[in-house]
Amino acid sequence: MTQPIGPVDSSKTPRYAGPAGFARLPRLDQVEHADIVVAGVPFDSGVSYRSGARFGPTHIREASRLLRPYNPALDVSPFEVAQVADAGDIAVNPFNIGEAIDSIQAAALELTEGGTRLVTLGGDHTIALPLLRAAAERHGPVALLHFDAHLDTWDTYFGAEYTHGTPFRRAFEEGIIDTEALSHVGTRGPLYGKKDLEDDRRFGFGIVTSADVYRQGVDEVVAKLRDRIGDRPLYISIDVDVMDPAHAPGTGTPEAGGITSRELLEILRGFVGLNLIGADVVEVSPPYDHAEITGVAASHLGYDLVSLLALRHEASAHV
Ligand SMILES: N=C(N)NCCCC(=O)O
Ligand SMILES: [Zn+2]
Ligand SMILES: [Zn+2]
Repeated sequence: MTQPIGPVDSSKTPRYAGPAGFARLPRLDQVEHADIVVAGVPFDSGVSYRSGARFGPTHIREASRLLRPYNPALDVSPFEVAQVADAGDIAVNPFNIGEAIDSIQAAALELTEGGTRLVTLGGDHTIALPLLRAAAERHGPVALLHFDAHLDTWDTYFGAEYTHGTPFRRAFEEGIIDTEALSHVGTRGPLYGKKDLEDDRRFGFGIVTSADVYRQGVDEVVAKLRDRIGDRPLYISIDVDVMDPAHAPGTGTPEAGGITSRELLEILRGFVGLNLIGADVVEVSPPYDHAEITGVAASHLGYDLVSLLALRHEASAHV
């Protein structure tokens, strides 16, 4: 096998020079085959409050210039053990949500042909629905780990079914998620009523609240989640508003009392060995960011997700 093409060497070309692919990785059209791709979905027509997440992918890529090739927390050089590439943006219709959802699903299917794993940078949370549809087409109903301040299992907004507050209810109705293994992590903040939680439970979701992470700690939370997921194909969806606004100010529907970026990264790192098949990082809204705080956090989340997928790829290549 030929050596993977790695990122631009930041000791030769300053990291602030040249175009920003995710982690300065090659573009998909520069490699023969990719084991893992990172793609952006600049779409925010599904938001209920502040907009701007359409600028998320570009912002996360910019903030990712400082990433380095070795991940000590997971003891892996992800870009050496797997060919990772930036597939660019899936450019979708901002004026027709239905069409946008169909385009995202089609693009995700195309990108994951031949077993390639996809990490998507949003974009608002609406995009999780077509990404889950594509994942289910490949793997059947998937286990879902959903990091978010919000449940995102509401029914409609202004009568609209496809919004950033409703993707996981639609996913439940469509039978594309495995109701034995659904968890929200980091949930907090006011709801519309108790019924929100009753509906959510009926769909099969378990909840690890932001307060649970604080009271029980990362290790206990990881153990519980691992137990629930087992070896099912797993999709991870991370809404950056799962972090406290102090750690992720650049987002559209912020809620006080969130987890830290350290807790979030440490929980993710606890998932080594699980059958992760795809992931997204959504709801980064650069106009509300400060000093790239949210962009940096999101770029590290993307990096650790790619690292988990790379470890998985390495393990499967040696069986
Ligand atoms: N998915 C995110 N970020 N937010 C959903 C909030 C829905 C609401 O406005 O109640
Ligand atoms: Zn949210
Ligand atoms: Zn969300």
